[in-house]
Amino acid sequence: MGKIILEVKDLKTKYVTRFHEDVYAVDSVSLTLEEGKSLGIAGESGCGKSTLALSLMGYYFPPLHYISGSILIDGVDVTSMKPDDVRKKILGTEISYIPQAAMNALNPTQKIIDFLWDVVHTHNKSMSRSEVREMAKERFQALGLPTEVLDKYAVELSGGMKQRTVIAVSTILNPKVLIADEPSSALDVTSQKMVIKMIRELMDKGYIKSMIFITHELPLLYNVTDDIMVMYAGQIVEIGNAREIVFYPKHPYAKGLMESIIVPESGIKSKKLTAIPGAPPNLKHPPEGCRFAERCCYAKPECRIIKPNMIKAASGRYYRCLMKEDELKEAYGYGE
Ligand SMILES: Nc1ncnc2c1ncn2[C@@H]1O[C@H](COP(=O)(O)OP(=O)(O)OP(=O)(O)O)[C@@H](O)[C@H]1O
Repeated sequence: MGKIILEVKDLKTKYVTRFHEDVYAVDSVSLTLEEGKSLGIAGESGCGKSTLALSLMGYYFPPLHYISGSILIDGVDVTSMKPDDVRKKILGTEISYIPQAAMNALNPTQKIIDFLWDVVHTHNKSMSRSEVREMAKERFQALGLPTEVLDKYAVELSGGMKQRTVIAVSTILNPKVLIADEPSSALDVTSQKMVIKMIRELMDKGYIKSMIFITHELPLLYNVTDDIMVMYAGQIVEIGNAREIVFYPKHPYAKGLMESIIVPESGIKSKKLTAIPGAPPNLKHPPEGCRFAERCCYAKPECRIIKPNMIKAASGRYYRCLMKEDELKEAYGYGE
């Protein structure tokens, strides 16, 4: 086992709306990320993927609130830090977040080099402008980005180039964890491939030590990440090896999700595509028992009453369901 870079235990966070209602967007999330490993987060819209990303950075500003649990980044618990300390000491160096549509957030009046200067200067006041430029040039060259981009404004760049630039700038301080939230979804296929290639290079060249990749596009996760975590209504319902989860999911929701996609691999292409009927529960009032029970075709009466815990499967992955592995095997026709 490699060195653990990120360790999350029983994390619970919520939004408090302006009508003072609580939305339990992240509930009892536990995970570990080792050096050199990547984890993909999948799940339908509103299941809490982006909220989990924000929560992991320890960046708690209303309406997002920390409830309980721990987040250790290389041994340091960020949940006990003040937001200002998180900004100065953690963001960029320990953990970097590339939010959805990050490329559109670039300030149009700033040249890329000025944006880069701001990022570096926040953490290292002793570096001169020419040193930062040199550092940026080296990094851009290593990642196959033209160095002329440094003196351009964001509006002068194509969508794909803007996104790759944002990623290069956000990782300039070699964060231990990179969280990329739908980094390629707004791009054309060629630009998507270049973004993914660049993220892989960041890992391979050691500029980042680990990565969390959030996307709706499961086939992409399967090709990019070592492990996959499937979220449903604020909770992890299955986490483990990417290949095992894509081809032999255990949790009924993970199974439904995998059956609704095409995995480009022989023998799977001809699979019938299905959709999961119904909608996720309201996170202001999560159901008493299993959160997926309402939509689960395998649900029994007790599923609506008993909260399922995470079960460790024989293969080492975890799933949250009252069904034992032999029951799942019988129901699905596959399994250990
Ligand atoms: N600012 C907010 N205030 C209150 N509730 C919020 C807020 N932002 C998100 N939520 C709620 O938190 C839950 C999780 O949302 P989140 O955006 O994390 O989901 P997601 O899986 O990232 O969705 P998507 O794939 O569409 O980005 C949803 O029920 C959402 O409505």
